[in-house]
Amino acid sequence: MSHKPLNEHITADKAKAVLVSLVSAIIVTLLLFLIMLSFVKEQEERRALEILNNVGVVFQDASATLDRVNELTFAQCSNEHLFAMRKILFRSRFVKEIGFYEDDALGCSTYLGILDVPFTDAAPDFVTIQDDIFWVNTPLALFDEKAVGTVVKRGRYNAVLDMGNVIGFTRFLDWQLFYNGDKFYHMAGNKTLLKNSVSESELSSDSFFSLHFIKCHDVYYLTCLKVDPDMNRLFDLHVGKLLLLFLVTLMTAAFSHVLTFNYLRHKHSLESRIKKGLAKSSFYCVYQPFVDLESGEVIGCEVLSRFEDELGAIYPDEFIPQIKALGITREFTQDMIKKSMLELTNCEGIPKDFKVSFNLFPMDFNQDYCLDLDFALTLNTKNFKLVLEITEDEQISTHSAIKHIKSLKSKGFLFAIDDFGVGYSNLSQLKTMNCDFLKIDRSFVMEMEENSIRSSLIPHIVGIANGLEIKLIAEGVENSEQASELRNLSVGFGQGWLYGKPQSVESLAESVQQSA
Ligand SMILES: Nc1nc2c(ncn2[C@@H]2O[C@H](COP(=O)(O)O[C@H]3[C@@H](O)[C@H](n4cnc5c(=O)[nH]c(N)nc54)O[C@@H]3COP(=O)(O)O)[C@@H](O)[C@H]2O)c(=O)[nH]1
Repeated sequence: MSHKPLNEHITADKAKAVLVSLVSAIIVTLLLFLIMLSFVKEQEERRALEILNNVGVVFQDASATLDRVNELTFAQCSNEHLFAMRKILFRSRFVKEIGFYEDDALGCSTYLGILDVPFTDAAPDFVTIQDDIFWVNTPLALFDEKAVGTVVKRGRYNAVLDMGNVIGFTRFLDWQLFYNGDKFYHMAGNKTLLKNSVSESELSSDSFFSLHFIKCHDVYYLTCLKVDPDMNRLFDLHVGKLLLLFLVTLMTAAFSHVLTFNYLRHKHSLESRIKKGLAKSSFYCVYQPFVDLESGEVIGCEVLSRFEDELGAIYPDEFIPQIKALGITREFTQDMIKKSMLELTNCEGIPKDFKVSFNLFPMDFNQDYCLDLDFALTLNTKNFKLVLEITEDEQISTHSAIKHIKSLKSKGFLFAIDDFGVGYSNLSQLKTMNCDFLKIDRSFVMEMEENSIRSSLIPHIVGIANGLEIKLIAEGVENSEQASELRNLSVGFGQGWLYGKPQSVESLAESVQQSA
């Protein structure tokens, strides 16, 4: 199985985090943009309705004023008539002047009085369905024709309307007021927004994504407003929100990047890989043979665990401390024993009575309840000698540890003290434990050729073991010189690279056959 090196994984995690942060920033920006768009649109529509409402108020006032003057019974211009017209004008808010027509020509007005020469109107701009006649932006006699205004004629009277002041919003003329009669007629605002006509679809279409729209007055329903918002105005109005949006986008990107990267790092962390590995069977067993030093025959093996997942291998020196830290030692041990028992019993080349040695955690003996290994006895269809190895540790000399060891021994398990000589050992502990094997730590064997003080202790260890009738296994035997010296020292068994490295069950079976 080939695996990417760790730095490649970190680079891949970084790339994934960048991708996720980009995608989340885009999604959040889009969402916020849509919310902002609907808010801006609602604001723009409110503004349009406000303009239309103001226009409606002017129309209502002009209509009431024109109705009132048309109720007057004067047939000609006279001071009395003008006085009555001025009285009505006084009551109006938005009509600036009222004029009276004699024989289709303006004969008098509230401002100009009785005209010497009656004034004939130019052709009107349009006539409404109520027969009101409109002149839009027509030169006003009131101001010596230097100003323009909207004039509406009903019956024999006309009224000059104050539209501009009421409509307001003169700084940005990004709207156009029009009368949508038999055709489209411009009334106020920006004349260039609508060209020549307004189609039905234009009147009814209202896309969520467009800020260009047409709204018509509720009552004066043919009076409509087309809005093409000025982008500078919108920018001025919403620059704060845009900055906020930009900031939120940046924060989303940064936040999701950190979250994703940390998540991926955690996912690939030792802790998470080991936790998952136990459930996903990333742990597997290898077997290191041990031999009878006299005959060279492979008489047993030590079960050692290995780990490999899609990210690569983790070595026991790393995962064993992590398993302890995670408090999953019992589950781990049971899992390894189950796996190895199944493999070994199912492998034809592994003989009956084979010694199979498992590594246990001393801390698992220091509990109120005993480690349950009964399943190993059930799986032991080949009558293997099951050896439980415990490293020398303070924890195995406690009352409960000794009780559990006794209980397991009574069920037929054998015990070995692992790494003997380097840990917490004393003779009374050896006696109390009543162990079956002592495994001399490999540091003693390795120093044999140098005749170090440590290696000179081996004969003493042999003496102790003989005295207690405990069998000895020397660990870390790497060459034949070490093997023959250990033989001379009457050490019974040996384990080490000289006889085989930790290997698969198939190659262990081969080693067994070859050594027999
Ligand atoms: N509780 C459990 N502990 C376990 C389990 N599997 C492993 N371990 C413990 O992890 C430590 C490291 O083990 P590992 O890397 O597997 O190393 C073992 C051998 O490969 C190594 N060895 C054996 N012969 C030689 C040799 O000739 N030279 C040399 N340099 N190294 C050699 O020694 C390790 C076995 O040691 P020990 O268990 O003390 O006999 C180690 O402490 C394992 O115990 C597990 O499933 N459960």
